[in-house]
Amino acid sequence: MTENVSIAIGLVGPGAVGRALLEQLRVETPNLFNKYRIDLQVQGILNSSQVILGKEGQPINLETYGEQLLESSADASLGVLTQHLRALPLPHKVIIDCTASAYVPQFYRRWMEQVGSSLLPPWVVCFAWLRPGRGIHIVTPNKKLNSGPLAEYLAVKQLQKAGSAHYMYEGTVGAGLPVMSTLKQLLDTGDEVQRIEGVFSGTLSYIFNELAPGKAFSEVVSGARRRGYTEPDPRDDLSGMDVTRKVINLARECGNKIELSSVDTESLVPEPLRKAQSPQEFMDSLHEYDDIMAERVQQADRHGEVLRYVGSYDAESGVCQVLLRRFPKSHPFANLAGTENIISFTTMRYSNPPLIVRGPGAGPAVTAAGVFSDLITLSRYLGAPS
Ligand SMILES: NC(=O)C1=CN([C@@H]2O[C@H](COP(=O)(O)OP(=O)(O)OC[C@H]3O[C@@H](n4cnc5c(N)ncnc54)[C@H](OP(=O)(O)O)[C@@H]3O)[C@@H](O)[C@H]2O)C=CC1
Ligand SMILES: N[C@@H](CC=O)C(=O)O
Repeated sequence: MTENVSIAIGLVGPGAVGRALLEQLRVETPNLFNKYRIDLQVQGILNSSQVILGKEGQPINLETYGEQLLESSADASLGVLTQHLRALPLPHKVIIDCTASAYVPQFYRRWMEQVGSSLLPPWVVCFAWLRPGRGIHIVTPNKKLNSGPLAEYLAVKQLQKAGSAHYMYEGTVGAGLPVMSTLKQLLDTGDEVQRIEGVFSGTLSYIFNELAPGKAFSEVVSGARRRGYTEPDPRDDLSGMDVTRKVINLARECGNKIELSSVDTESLVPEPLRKAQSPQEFMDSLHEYDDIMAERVQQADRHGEVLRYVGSYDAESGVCQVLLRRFPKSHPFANLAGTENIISFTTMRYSNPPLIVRGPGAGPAVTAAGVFSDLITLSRYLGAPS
């Protein structure tokens, strides 16, 4: 008889992606339990000012968490959530970071560390019953750790390698598309990556797929925002920072010790709007700069070409670039629709043609599904059957 794999979940960031994930969990948790004995229990939900915690060991009701969160007056902090998870008598704990915050990832290392590992002398840990408890696993679509300061990234990867806790981040590139897992499989089976190139932003893919002579750039950007494709601040997309973070993430996964500042990135945010106080102020003024983009679209069109915002990593030179480039209308990058991402891996085994991953690469439902699939993979690492 298979044993249950019970996992306590703390969700940080019930925003667009977090809410979609909670809905998917609400529907699928009973099925996962019946099929695989995977017992997923949401025990804490935290946004930037409120928290709700499971009472008396019972998971949170995912039909009513929204109202509970609104009514909550508890002290909301990452510390409160962590303490609650650590105190639960469940064997496995995971924090799902669905924020875009750079602050939350500063805690990953602390969460992943084995409790008590620094307090015990090394000879003690050879007694199994005195071994320190496993750390809290992390699952996230947040790119800030993987593209943040290199030392912090390497420290977290080291904890992951040492088996302290799992760290999973499929949703950071291509939302729900199997991009990180494909790269990892290529590398783990001994392939050699030569070049990774593609359209990595669902938002910018949508914008340049929609933009044609006669259409206003600012209106197309507003449409992307309304549909939930953009980052909370659309300048993170238009500045190229979001794509740069994805490219860094891929380059680092290949072993390149690159920092964000070394990437050659072309920003699409007009210079005067870079300092706009709020995302709304930025959106309200963007139309003043529509002509600049219209001119570039028309120029490309006159040559039978289109504009595509492309990120690339060249393994031999180590160079990462993120630029708005022109492509003939017959090029695969020119033939995308909606928020499609296309990522091409040129490797020793896949060189002509390269290995392509393609599909919708932004939006709450697909991103949440990427996070959810990490959670299921985590359950399997922890003993659930496949
Ligand atoms: N949307 C998409 O298509 C994709 C998104 N992603 C990534 O998914 C993540 C979430 O994106 P999305 O859902 O769109 O973002 P949202 O802005 O909709 O949600 C962000 C959530 O994080 C919460 N939050 C922010 N800071 C903190 C904090 N310090 N402590 C606790 N909670 C905090 C916010 O709470 P509050 O509302 O109270 O401020 C909100 O609930 C991002 O990292 C994004 O890059 C990845 C791939 C695709
Ligand atoms: N804003 C991002 C969301 C996913 O990372 C995008 O458009 O790709």
